[in-house]
Amino acid sequence: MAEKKQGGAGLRGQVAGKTALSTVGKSGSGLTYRGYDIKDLAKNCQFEEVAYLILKGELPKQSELESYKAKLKGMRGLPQALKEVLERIPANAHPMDVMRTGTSMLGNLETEESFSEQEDKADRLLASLPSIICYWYRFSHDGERIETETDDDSVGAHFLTMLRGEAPNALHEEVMNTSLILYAEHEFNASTFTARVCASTLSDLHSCVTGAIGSLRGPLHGGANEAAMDMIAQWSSADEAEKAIMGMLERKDKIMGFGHAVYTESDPRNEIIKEYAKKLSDDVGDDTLFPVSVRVDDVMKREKGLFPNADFYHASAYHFMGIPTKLFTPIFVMSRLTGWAAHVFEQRADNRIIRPSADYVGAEPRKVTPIEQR
Ligand SMILES: CC(=O)SCCNC(=O)CCNC(=O)[C@H](O)C(C)(C)COP(=O)(O)OP(=O)(O)OC[C@H]1O[C@@H](n2cnc3c(N)ncnc32)[C@H](O)[C@@H]1OP(=O)(O)O
Ligand SMILES: O=C([O-])CC(=O)C(=O)O
Repeated sequence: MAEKKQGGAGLRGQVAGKTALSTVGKSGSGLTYRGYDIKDLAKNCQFEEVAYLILKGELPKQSELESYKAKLKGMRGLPQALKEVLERIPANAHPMDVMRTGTSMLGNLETEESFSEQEDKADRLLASLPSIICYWYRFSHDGERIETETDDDSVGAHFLTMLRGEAPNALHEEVMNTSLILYAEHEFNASTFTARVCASTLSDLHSCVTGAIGSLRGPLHGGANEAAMDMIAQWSSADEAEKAIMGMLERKDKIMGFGHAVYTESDPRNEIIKEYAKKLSDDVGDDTLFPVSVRVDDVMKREKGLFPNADFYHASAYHFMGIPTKLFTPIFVMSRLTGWAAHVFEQRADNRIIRPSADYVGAEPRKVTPIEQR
C-alpha cells in the first residue's frame, strides 16, 4: 500500500491525546494492549482476562479472574423496565439501535451518580450488553421472553446460549472468545474518540458508551463486518466475486472490510480471525463463502495493494457459526465496551475538555435583510 496521507481531513496521523491502553500499527502492523501483543493475548487468554487487563490495568491472577467472572455472571439480569422497553422495539429495528437504546435506558435506571462507581458501571455493561441484544432479538423474532441469567462460563458462551437456546460447542465458544479479544481495544478509533470527547465534558459513562455505539454503527467503522457479509453473500463462486470486485473498483466503490486508517501493511487481527474462518468453513463443509472471501482478498491485494482489516473474515466466521448478519456489529460492541470504558477512565483521570478549532470557509460578514425583502 502507498504511504498514507497524513493530516488534513479526518485528522489522520494527528496526535489528539495520550493513552496507556494500546498501540496500533507501531511497526506498520502491530497491536498491543497495555504492552501485550494481540497474538499473545489471543493465544493464551480468555476474553475476561483481557477485559480485566484493559479495565483494571493488569492481567488477573487465577483467584482474581474467578471472582471477576463470578461478578460478571451475577450482573447478567435485566431490570423489568428495560425489558419492557426492549419489547417495544420492532423486529425490523437495527440491532445497533437496540444496543444504543438499551445502554441509554440502563443509564436511566442505574445512573452513574459518581465517578467512584465507574468500574462497577463498566462491569455491569460488559455483563449485560449480550443480555440486552439477545432479549430483544429472541422476543422480537421468536416471541420468547428468554432468561438472561445463564450459567455460562464466558461472555461469548452467554451470548451464544441466549441466541440459540442451547450452549455452544467448544469451537464456537473458542471463536467467540478470540473474536472478543481481537475487538476489545484500538486506541483513538472513531467510536473511542467519541467516547472520550463525551467523557471530556465530565458526562456519565452510559452517555459516553451510547455515543460510541452510534459511531461504531457506521459501515466505515464497525458496521463493515455486516456490510462485508452482505457483499460476499451475493456471489456464488470465486470467479463471480472477482468479476464483481473489478467492476466495483472501476466505479471507485469502497470494498467493505478492506483498508485501514492507521495500519499500512496489514491488520494483525486479520490473520487470527482468518484462520478461524477457515476452520469454521471446514467445520460446516462450506465450498463457496470462504473461497469467495479469499479471492476478494487476493484481488484487493493485486489491484489496490489493500489488505483485509479485522472486519472482513469476521463476516464469514460469524456466518459459519449461524449468527444472523445484523448481530455482527453488536458483538463488536460487547467487546469494545472494555476499550471505551477504559478510555473514559483515562480521560477522566487527566481531563481537559476536548474542543478543537475549525478553519472557517463560510460567507464573509453580512447584514440580515428584512424577511419581506429576501
Ligand atoms: C474495525 C474497523 O473499524 S476497521 C475499518 C472498517 N471499515 C471498512 O472496512 C470500510 C472500508 N474501508 C474504508 O473505507 C477505509 O479504508 C477506511 C475508512 C478504513 C480508512 O480510510 P482512510 O484512512 O481515509 O483510507 P486511505 O487514506 O488509506 O485510502 C487510500 C486510498 O485507498 C482507497 N481505499 C481505502 N480503502 C478502500 C476500500 N476499502 N476499497 C476501495 N478503496 C479503498 C481510498 O479511496 C484512497 O484512494 P484515493 O487515494 O484514490 O482517494
Ligand atoms: O482503529 C480504527 O480506526 C478502526 C479499527 O480498526 C478499530 O476500531 O478496531
